[in-house]
Amino acid sequence: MARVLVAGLGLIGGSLALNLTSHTNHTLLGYDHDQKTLQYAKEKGLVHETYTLFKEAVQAADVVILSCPVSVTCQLIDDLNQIPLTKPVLVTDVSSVKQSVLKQAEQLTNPQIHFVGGHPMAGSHKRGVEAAKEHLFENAIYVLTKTTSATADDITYLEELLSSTKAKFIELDGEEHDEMTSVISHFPHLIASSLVHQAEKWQEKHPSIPTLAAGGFRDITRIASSNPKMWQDILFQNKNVMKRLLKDWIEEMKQLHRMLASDESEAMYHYLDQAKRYRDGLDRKGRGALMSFYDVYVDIFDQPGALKTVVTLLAEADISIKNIEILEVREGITGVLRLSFVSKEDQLTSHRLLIKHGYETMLED
Ligand SMILES: NC(=O)C1=CN([C@@H]2O[C@H](COP(=O)(O)OP(=O)(O)OC[C@H]3O[C@@H](n4cnc5c(N)ncnc54)[C@H](O)[C@@H]3O)[C@@H](O)[C@H]2O)C=CC1
Ligand SMILES: O=C(O)C(=O)Cc1ccc(O)cc1
Repeated sequence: MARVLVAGLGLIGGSLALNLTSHTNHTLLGYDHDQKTLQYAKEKGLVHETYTLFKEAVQAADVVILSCPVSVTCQLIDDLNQIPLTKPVLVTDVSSVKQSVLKQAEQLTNPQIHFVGGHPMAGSHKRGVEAAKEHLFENAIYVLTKTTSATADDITYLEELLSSTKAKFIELDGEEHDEMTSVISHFPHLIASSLVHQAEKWQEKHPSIPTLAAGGFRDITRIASSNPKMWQDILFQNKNVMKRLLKDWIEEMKQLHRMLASDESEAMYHYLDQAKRYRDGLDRKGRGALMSFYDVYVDIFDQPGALKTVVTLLAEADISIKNIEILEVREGITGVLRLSFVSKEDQLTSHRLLIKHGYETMLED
């Protein structure tokens, strides 16, 4: 059994620690600069031992999972070099950006340290240890990245160690990772925030904007509600790719402006149609960037118990719902519930069951 140190017991570190204490016999060690976080993690059983000094924590561990903000993780990797170690230690991280972390890891001269970059690609808008969830990474893509200090066995060992998370491991190099995550995660974050700013500006002229901000706007700006400190760090750590994407985006916006200004309605149709086709294709199974789900949309009335009835129906049929989202329910008006399942079979069975009970449903194929 290994002694696993989680350095940074927030949403991601806390979730990994909770998963490992719940499903394995490893001894979990926790380090954080926040005393209350350490205390909470110990009291709630996320970790078995807590440490207030990084050096002591690392010396007591076989495996170290660095789960702090990206810039802090880079600093901790640098600190690792000054820590005398008498046995090998496998170090990994969870950072949303990989190249800056790997650059730091490649400068490690401590021969006892084997470093494998990591990024579990699931999260939420919440932060802190209290938001930790044991099942956060179930079915999520978990990127692993080799460095010169790591062997193929280190990667296999790490995958086995983290297998209870039920994440899906893939290997990428740092550049591939940062470009892809910029396109599907970091850049959309910036755009979501900018759309929110635009709405706020227009609210000066139209105070009812928040009342009108329904389905589409809420869908596309959901991620703007995430932890701004974390995203500030991610955007700057991945600055070079972000600048490239921003430049391309500005050119594309200019192109759209031209289409409107010169009444190129046909060109605009093709732009929208091509986007629709690509977006529809993304939801085909196995192609989702983060997770693949099989969705069923159910029309429900906004009345007490409406959600419970649907959930109970499926629970009684032993069908596990992976995600539930209410897309739009306003007082007294029907609204749409999106239920996500991990298998096609669960999707079809749920669809049939709901129709049998009089619900209007739609399948996303
Ligand atoms: N939140 C998300 O959705 C995801 C985040 N990540 C990555 O996970 C990492 C952590 O993010 P979260 O868990 O969301 O953040 P968080 O804010 O919930 O947790 C960060 C933890 O690090 C601790 N910490 C901060 N500075 C420290 C320092 N100098 N020394 C010791 N401890 C320190 C904080 O007290 C906190 O407990 C980031 O690198 C982020 O890029 C990866 C996947 C998803
Ligand atoms: O909630 C969402 O849509 C996310 O995008 C969560 C997320 C945030 C940061 C990551 O590095 C990976 C996943």
